[in-house]
Parts: sequence; structure tokens; C-alpha cells
Amino acid sequence: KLLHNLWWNPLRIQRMMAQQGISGPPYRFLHGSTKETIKMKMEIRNTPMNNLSHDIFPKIHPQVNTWIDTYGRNYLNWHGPQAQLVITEPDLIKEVLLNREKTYPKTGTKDFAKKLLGDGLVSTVDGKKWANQRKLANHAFHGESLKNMAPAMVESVHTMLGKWKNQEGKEIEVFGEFKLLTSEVISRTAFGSSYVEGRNIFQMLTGLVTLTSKNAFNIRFPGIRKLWKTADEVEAEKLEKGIRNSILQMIKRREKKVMAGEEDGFGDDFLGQLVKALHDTDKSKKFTVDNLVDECKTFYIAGQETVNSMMTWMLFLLAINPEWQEEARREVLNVFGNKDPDSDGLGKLKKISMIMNETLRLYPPVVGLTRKVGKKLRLGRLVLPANSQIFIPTLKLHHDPEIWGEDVHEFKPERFSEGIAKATNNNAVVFIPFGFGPRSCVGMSFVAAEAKILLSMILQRYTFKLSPTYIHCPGQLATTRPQHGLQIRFHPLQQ
Ligand code: HEM
Repeated sequence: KLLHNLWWNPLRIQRMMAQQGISGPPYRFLHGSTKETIKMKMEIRNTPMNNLSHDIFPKIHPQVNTWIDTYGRNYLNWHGPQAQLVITEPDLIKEVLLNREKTYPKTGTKDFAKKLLGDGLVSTVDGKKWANQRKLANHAFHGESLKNMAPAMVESVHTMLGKWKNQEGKEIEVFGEFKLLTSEVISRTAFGSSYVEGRNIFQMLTGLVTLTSKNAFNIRFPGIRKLWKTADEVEAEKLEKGIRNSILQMIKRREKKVMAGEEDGFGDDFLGQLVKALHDTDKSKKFTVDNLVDECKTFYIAGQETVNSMMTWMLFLLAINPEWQEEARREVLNVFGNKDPDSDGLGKLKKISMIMNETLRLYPPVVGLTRKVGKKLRLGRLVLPANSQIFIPTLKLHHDPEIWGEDVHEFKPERFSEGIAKATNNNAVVFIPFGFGPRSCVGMSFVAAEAKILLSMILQRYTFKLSPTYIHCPGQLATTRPQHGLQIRFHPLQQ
């Protein structure tokens, strides 16, 4: 069986795809093409980019870049013995992400990623569970609930800016600052606690993110984990347990309030809704403790890492494009003057929406999407083998000159001046920072509110420039990030 899975089957799939004109890096026993991937990534990882270039696709995905050049727009590569078809044709991508026949589910999680996200909303494969959890999250992160979160976002930004007062004119490392800010915002808005209370959960989750990324391309012999665990695996288990215990304590605190007779002691934030679902007498809506823990981990991670990445790149792009910084400031002062932003005004910030979209195009926090092919099926002109995977390289689509033109690597928010549909020529799948179709991001409106509030409050107070110490070395650790941080100098506006 082992030989069948590790040798015969991959060769069979390779032959089957070659007959349809799809080739790729050759399958190597057990490791597939992961060794070449790791080698290419390591070679380029620490090399800074010249002239603050935004051409980051070859830097972050050197293997996808090389193999598209060698084998064509769609090719077959190997994550160990797992066949993975990489597709870049918009029609094929649309079919996969719309998932009309429910034939392209998520891949689920295993190993390190399972410890990190469990079976929460981002990863779950179970359709019924997904529908229940999605409904709950939609309610918590849209409409009135979202509007009610704006004051907590404003307050969190005030706390950060308060600290910056002593640093005016000096260098501030913004990626680290935004990490604290985004942790504080998701803690306050979704989990009713401050960052300080949730700090140990974040620290443990950050540890798990690092271990997950470090081991992403490490292939181990099937079954070996049961006999022998690596130091990273032991560490990940410890972190997983620690996170679980801390979340259980948060749940207990809410339950105690209810037991003490406090009206709505569960709370009406996201955590409150989850705890209510845990106690729901309607079985079809009921959550288990495991569901709840996984969901909390998912939202702590999804609500922080991605937003941190986007906001950092937005600041970077505005720091090196002073004319856009000035346009954005004019808009903010027009809408809010020197007052704190409020949710009614956020919709009027058109220029900032354009800047946000262009940032997400050039530096998407999530660089690719993966789906599973359960049984043998047809995708466009291709017949795909059972138990294979599909990888959609978002970063390639966002940096493709055939889609965006020869100025593809330039920062030009004006592309989005008449909306996304116009910018993409009505081909929505070529711009997918938040995914596409039913599994697209549930936190999109939350992100837009948080980013607009943060940027408005900075622009109302400061002009900012890149510090000479900044090294342009975009990398990926779960999300895209400046590998050596983002050093910025903020100067108070002349009143
Ligand atoms: C700039 C910030 C963000 C980016 C770029 C981003 C990106 C994405 C992408 C690409 C997906 C689709 C994944 C796939 O199709 O496989 C996704 C899904 C998801 N995102 Fe986000 N996200 C961001 C912020 C957030 C925030 C703030 C939250 C929570 C408050 C969140 C929660 C989720 C969840 C729960 C899903 C899974 C939805 C489902 O499967 O139904 N995201 N996100």
C-alpha cells in the first residue's frame, strides 16, 4: 500500500496529466517537488529587493514563477506524494471557487495547521457546520454589530497614537505597532477583552504560526508521527493545549456571569454568541466545546495577522508616494475634519478605498488558495484525478501584465477609481485578495472599517516618510510581511 501511495499512484497521475498536456516538476519519491521549492525559497528569501520594487511574485513564490515559465499557465506539482494542480486561467479558477456542484471543498487541516486553526470557519469541510458558523459570523461582523465596533476601534488607535507622541520625528517600527493594535482591536470587538488579557493566547498563537510556516514543506514518512515526534511537534502540542485552556477560561468567565444571574451575561459580542450557541437547546444550532475553541482560534488569527499585513503595506506605499498620501489626507480632513472618525463617514472615503484595493493587489496578505478534488472530475477541458488538490496563486493573478497592463508593478490606485468591476474588466476572479464565491472572507467589511479608521487618524495628525534604515525585503510567514519590519518617521502636521 505504501509503495502504491508513494510511487505507483503519483507516477500514474503524472502520466494521466501529461496526456492532457499538463506537465510540471517531476515527482521524487516521498518528497514530490518540495525539496526544489524549499531550495528556491531559501536562495531568495533574504535577498533585499532593489529600488523599492513591487514586483514581489518571484520573491515570494519563486517556485510558482519558475514553473509557470517552464511548464505553462497550468502545471502539476507535488506536495510530498500529494498531487497539486496549479491553475492561473480565470475561467478555471471561477469554476473552482464558485464550487456550484460542491465538488471543490476546502482541503481541511492536518498536522501543524490543524493545531493552529482546528476545524473552524476558515478550514471546515463539513457543509452543515460551515453554514451554521458562517451565519453566526455574518451576524457578528456586519450591519449594526459592525457599526457598534467603531468606537472600540477608535479607542484602540488612540491608545497607540498616545504612545507615539514621545516618538515624533524618530523612527517607529510600524509592523510591530500594528500587530499590537490589530490584536487589541479583535480582542476588544470580538472577545470583549483587552489585548493584555488575551496576550498569552496571542503569544501562543504566534508561536504556532511560526512553527506551521517553518514546517509547511517538511514531508515526513506516513505514520512516523505515531512513533516519533520532532521538537517542533512537541512544542506545537504544548501550545495547542495552552491555547485551549486559556479559551476555556474565557468561556467559564461568561458562564459564571450567567450563573450569578447577570442579564445577558454571555454578552452580545462574537464570543457571547459562540457561548450562547454552546448552550443552545436547539440541537441543529448547538456548538460543541471543540467547535468553540477552534472558532476562537480561527478569528484571533484571521482577524489579526491579515489586517496587520494589509495596514503595514498601506503605510509603506503611502510613505513612498507622498502625492497619494496628500490626496488621502485631503479626503479625510474633508469628511471628518479633526474629529474622530465615525462609521457614517467611513463610506465616503473613496480615495482610501482605492488605495486599499491597490495595496491588496500589489501585496495581498493571503498569497494563494487551495481546494480539494475528492473524486475524479472534469474541470474545463481537463480531467482531474481523485484525491488531488488545486492551488490558485493569487499573487500571480495580481501581478500579471496580461491582466493589468505593462504598469502592473506600479502603485496606481487610480485603477480602482471606478470600482473593482471596471478595474478588472468585469472579470472578478483576477482580483481575489478576499477570495471569491461562498467561501470568501467574512471579515471584509470589518477590515475596511478598521483600516479606514486607523489611516484617517494617522493622516489627521502626521505626515510620514520611510526611514533610511528600512530594508525592502517582502517575505511570507503565513501572510506577506516586510521581513525586517517597516521603519517610518512621523512628523506632526503644521496646524
Ligand atoms: C486584509 C485582511 C484580510 C484578508 C486579506 C483576508 C483574506 C481572506 C481570504 C483570501 C479568504 C478566503 C480563503 C479561501 O477561499 O480559501 C478569507 C476567508 C475568511 N476570513 Fe479573511 N481576510 C482578512 C481579514 C479577516 C478578518 C478581519 C476576519 C475576521 C474578523 C476574517 C475571517 C475570515 C474567515 C472566518 C474566513 C473563512 C470564510 C468561510 O470559509 O466561509 N478575515 N479571508
